[in-house]
Amino acid sequence: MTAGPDLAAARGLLAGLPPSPAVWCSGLRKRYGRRTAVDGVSFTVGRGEVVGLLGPNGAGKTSVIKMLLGLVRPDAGEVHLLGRPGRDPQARERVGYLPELFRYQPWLTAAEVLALHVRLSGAAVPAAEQRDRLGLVGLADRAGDRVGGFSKGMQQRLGLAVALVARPELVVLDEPTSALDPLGRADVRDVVLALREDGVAVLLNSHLIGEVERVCDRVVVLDRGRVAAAGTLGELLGRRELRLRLTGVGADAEARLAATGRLTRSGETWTVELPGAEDTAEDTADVPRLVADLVALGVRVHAVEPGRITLEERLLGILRGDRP
Ligand SMILES: Nc1ncnc2c1ncn2[C@@H]1O[C@H](COP(=O)(O)OP(=O)(O)OP(=O)(O)O)[C@@H](O)[C@H]1O
Repeated sequence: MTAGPDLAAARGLLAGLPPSPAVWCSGLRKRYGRRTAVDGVSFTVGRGEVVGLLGPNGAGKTSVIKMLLGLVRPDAGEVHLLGRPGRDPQARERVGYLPELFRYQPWLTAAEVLALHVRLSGAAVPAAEQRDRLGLVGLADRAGDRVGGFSKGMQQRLGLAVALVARPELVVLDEPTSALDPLGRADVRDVVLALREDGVAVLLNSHLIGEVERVCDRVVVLDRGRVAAAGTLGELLGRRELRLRLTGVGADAEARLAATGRLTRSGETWTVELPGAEDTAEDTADVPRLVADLVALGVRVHAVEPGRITLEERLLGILRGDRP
């Protein structure tokens, strides 16, 4: 049967719409006995967006992730993954998941674990691509080794390869770097950034806030089962500032500083609020230009330092209930 003209027109209209978010959840709620673990959580993760899920121990992060993935049944609320209702198994076909706690069959080799998950996913991923995934997580030379003999960090790397192997459109990483050394953490960072480049959405639960700050476009902060704050890093951290210690500032130099952004002064320290909350290459290029102009105007530049509160400071403020 062919689609009638109305249906075809409707499909055409739908095709023109932006794709539905990778994750959409609304009003998620979960109680364990008398304890409310998750209490009305709603947020979205856009396609190709990297979103960090932050919050103290017991805030409900893992419970939210498990509800998103259908591993825990919510008491209330709705989930859509990649445009399908979360309870539809097809919704999960294009989702990669690295759980917080996991163990693979110790008698299998790393390559066999990957092959098993490819079969479970139903995706057709050639052996060469599976080997590439092991290479991506730094396990190329351990493909034939049994995972029973793997260190914790190596198991976590394998878990990441498993999450990525079936060409997911959404990857959910629950504490992906808890067992990794600093080099391994940097590798995961590169993997996440490469995923974003390929348009894959990532939901990242991590206590390593510096890591979240480096890779995430947006952050959702959970506290006692609720969303305590959510927004882009720019929205959460506020405007960036530049603090300069200067002497010999004449009227021209002051005008040059004022042209860069809102200016305040305390003795020799001048603070300029930089326009645009996000870091961009253009922004950073502005600073050397400003310094060069000031020097040309006869100013002596003693110190230049960027100023913005860190995500860690902001997170502590949110959890203490400070106003932004
Ligand atoms: N299966 C369960 N049975 C009973 N209580 C549970 C269960 N799973 C989670 N909880 C409770 O729900 C709350 C949220 O736990 P959850 O694991 O989601 O927190 P989290 O933010 O991921 O914590 P962490 O950062 O420590 O991993 C906690 O009070 C926890 O004790």
